[in-house]
Amino acid sequence: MTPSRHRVAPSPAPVDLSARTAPFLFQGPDGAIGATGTLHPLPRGPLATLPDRISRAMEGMAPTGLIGGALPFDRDADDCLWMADQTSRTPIAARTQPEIAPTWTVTPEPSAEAYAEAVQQALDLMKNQANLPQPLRKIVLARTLALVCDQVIPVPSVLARLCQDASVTAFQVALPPSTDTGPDTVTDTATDTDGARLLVGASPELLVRKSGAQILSHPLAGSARRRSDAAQDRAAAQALTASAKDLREHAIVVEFILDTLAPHCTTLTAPSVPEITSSATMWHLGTPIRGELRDADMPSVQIAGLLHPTPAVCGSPRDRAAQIIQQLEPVARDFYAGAVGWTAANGDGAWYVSIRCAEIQGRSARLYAGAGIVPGSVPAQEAAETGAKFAALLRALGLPHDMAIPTDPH
Ligand SMILES: C=C(O[C@H]1C=CC=C(C(=O)O)[C@@H]1O)C(=O)O
Repeated sequence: MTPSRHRVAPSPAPVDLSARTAPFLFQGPDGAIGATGTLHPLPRGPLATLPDRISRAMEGMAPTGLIGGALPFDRDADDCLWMADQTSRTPIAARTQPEIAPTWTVTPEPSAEAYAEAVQQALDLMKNQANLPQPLRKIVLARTLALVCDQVIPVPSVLARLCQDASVTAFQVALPPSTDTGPDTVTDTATDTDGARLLVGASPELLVRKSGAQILSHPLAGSARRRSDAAQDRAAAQALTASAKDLREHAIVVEFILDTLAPHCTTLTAPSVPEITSSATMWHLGTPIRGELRDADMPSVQIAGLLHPTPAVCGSPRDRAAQIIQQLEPVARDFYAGAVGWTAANGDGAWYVSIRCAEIQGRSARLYAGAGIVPGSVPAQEAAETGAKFAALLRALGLPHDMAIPTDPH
């Protein structure tokens, strides 16, 4: 992560965004929530300035208002938050994909093989540093798929398809224009009038939900691909609950969240053994962590900022893991593996880990998927796991859900 820059930009002017670029929309187990009415982008800044910017924004906020948006992976990079004076609970409309079958080019960046090599490098680093006073225990490494379509990507249909899985929270957040669009970002101004850059996804992972003084975090770590055959699917879940490697990978996240929340809570509890949870495409180990806040007025986005990024997406110790991620991953994470969510005028709200997502602009999409690496991880298996984690987005885009899973050489 870069050295901190404590700056707060002047308040930008209100904007009138079209329905296609709704600044933020969420739909999942918490219901549907989005913003309507007059919208203001919040002054952007790094996490260090978030409490100050949020308390200033909330001073002038309508009781019906909502703050929502995205925090980037890098704690020192600028976030992207919006404030609206009205909250919408309208569910995301069911839509179907247009009849015409689009043509796609799909480029893995890095390739699955190069990703597996990076996993091996991460394992070597952990081995070499095993005797340090604070050894590296976990590094979450991600890879991406760069997609270009011959038509503008129909984001409303993609989002509607993501909503079909009721166990995840489908989301869309409008992002600021990219500073590094790169040669493979293709927009089509003839048909895509706003050329908006959107983060679209379906997160299975609750970073924090706050209601009054009560908070719940539900970290996930430890994964297995769902199978179409019922017996194989059950076996995959059973193997996951018994996997020592996955249980260790999971425990590091729970420990971090308990340590981070403890100073802010009067009570904090978590079961000692994780539960098995699932989305339509993946099994995960998950632990519900419940707490009661000392300061019931702390806004939910601020709690998200305390926790983010957990070792479910970064590693342990956090700053060293983040540095290694920057060295080993060829593509910047930007808003992948950050947090997306909303905070109401009374501070309540819900923030999700921004995984199982893509950045979409015009005819281009970049999909991201990562996996937690701990001693005992097998590089080829981690490449396969990340391949499986692309499934939800690939399916929503109308592509074969398993196209990014490398074929087993054995
Ligand atoms: C980093 C991702 O998943 C995290 C969440 C659940 C399980 C994970 C795992 O088993 O590695 C990851 O920690 C991702 O989907 O990109």
